[in-house]
Amino acid sequence: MAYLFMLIELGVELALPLFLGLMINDGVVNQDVSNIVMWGSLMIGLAFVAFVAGIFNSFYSSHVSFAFGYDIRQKLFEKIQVFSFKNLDQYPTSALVTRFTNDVRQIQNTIFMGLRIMMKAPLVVAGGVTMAFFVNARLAMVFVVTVPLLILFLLLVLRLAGGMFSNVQKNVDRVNRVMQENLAGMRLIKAFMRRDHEEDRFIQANSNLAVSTRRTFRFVESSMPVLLFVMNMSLIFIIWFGNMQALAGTTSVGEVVTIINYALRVSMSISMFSFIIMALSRTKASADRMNEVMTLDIDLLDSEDADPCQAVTQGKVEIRDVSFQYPGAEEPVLKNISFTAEPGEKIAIIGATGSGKTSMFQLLPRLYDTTGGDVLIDDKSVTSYKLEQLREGIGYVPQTPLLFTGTITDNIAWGKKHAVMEEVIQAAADAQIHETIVGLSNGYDTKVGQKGVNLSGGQKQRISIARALIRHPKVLMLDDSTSALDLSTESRLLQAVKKYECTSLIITQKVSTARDADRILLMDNGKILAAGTHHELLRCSELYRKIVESQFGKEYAYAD
Ligand SMILES: Nc1ncnc2c1ncn2[C@@H]1O[C@H](COP(=O)(O)OP(=O)(O)OP(=O)(O)O)[C@@H](O)[C@H]1O
Repeated sequence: MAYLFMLIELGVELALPLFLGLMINDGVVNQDVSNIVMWGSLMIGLAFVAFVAGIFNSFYSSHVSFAFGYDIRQKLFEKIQVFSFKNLDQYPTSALVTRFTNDVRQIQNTIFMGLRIMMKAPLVVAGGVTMAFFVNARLAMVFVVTVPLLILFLLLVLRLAGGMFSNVQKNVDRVNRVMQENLAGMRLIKAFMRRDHEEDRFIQANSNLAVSTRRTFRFVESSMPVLLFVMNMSLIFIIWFGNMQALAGTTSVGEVVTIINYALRVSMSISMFSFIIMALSRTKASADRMNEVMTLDIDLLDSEDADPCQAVTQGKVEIRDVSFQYPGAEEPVLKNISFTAEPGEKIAIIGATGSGKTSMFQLLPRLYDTTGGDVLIDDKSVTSYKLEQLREGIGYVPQTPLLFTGTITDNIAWGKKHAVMEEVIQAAADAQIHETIVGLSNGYDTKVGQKGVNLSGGQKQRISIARALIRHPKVLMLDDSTSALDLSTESRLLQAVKKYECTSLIITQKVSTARDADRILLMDNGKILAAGTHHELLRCSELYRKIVESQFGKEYAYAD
């Protein structure tokens, strides 16, 4: 519809100079007022039709562009949802946010302008030149030289400007990144009094953006005088030779005025090209960035022979000779590690920071795939499960508890589709947070601020645990998730977890947490150095004894 109305506008625009010529030849030259009134009224009527068509064109163009923006945002969101961790590592959050906001808006605007002006401009040029030839071929010859010359020149500008605009978008990314890190880390910045430092960082990113934008716009704008010069020269040519032809009686004044009119319209459309180039180059940069995400290979998908009916039923976990190296990293973070956790067993994993504990955890729900060996759940490789089935059976509580905006109930129920209130309360009670929640003025309906700002670290940890428990997982993985809890709360929580009949894998730095586990794995530098009960490790592992000593003192380590 937008296109149709644009064609009506175009038709009027191309017809008007023709009628103007006729009015001059028949009406003005012959001083025939009724003829002037007739052509004049026709032209006013047509102008009104074009005006109405323009309004409808705007209406449909904006409808198309907004619908396109909606679709593309939706598609982008769906694509990011299936991103693997490796895919996510490739794109900083700020780069994805810029794609959702700036890039979509840029494409959206161009689609609007495309349907409104851009597609019309080349048609005005082609139509105007054709009509001019139709009216007076000799005078119209000037277009044969100027139009191809200008188009070649504009294509060159478009090519050069494309690279400059991608640079501008990259700088927008940088500004967004600094701003995002700042907003997220505002408390830390204040606590460390790093305002000046952060301001400098922002000024740097912001000025880079300003400089690159200014340079790019200047470059594109500098094409404008060239365009105007060439177009004005052709106008002078038409007036000069038109005048000579009119004096010689080989052409009429009306024809000369018609050709001048077409030349003006063609030159106006061509001068609009510099604006079009600017929009197209920017949009090309945005569209390329969007395509980059849309066509990105998802490297972690259901394997072809995954059994859709296979679910995690027992919770047996086996890590078999597993090695793992992060994509792009130089060294493996896990080196040939093996262990088995029988269903219902409680395994604690203890070790220095950076020893690979979290990395090992991420292999179970297939957040990453191993680079060697195999991870098995219920004696079947994790790759033989459908991702959804596999993750359904696992309750993973990450190291940093992440809560979403919404109520406490929303956050706990988030762990299980269609969870009812009784389940939410039960999970909260087992995670030892129920009492705290009912003590809040709005209880379970208390709103959780962004990322849980209105809750303490320990409260957030327990809500995250409740969110995992509500799934009744067969394998529960706690990644240092009880670090902020006092000893008695932590012990009650771990006691309550026992009734869930799941295999628990608990990463911890605290011997008090690990002590009661059926087995403790001691990790160091990507390897399992020793495995056994607390007492066994005290006897046979020098490193474990040192850890115990550092937390409970020498006497305890040796007396035990
Ligand atoms: N996404 C990543 N890309 C590249 N290297 C990573 C990535 N995540 C972690 N690493 C590296 O892997 C190593 C192990 O990290 P991991 O988080 O598994 O250790 P951890 O034992 O859980 O430590 P902590 O107790 O501090 O959480 C570290 O050297 C870390 O720098």
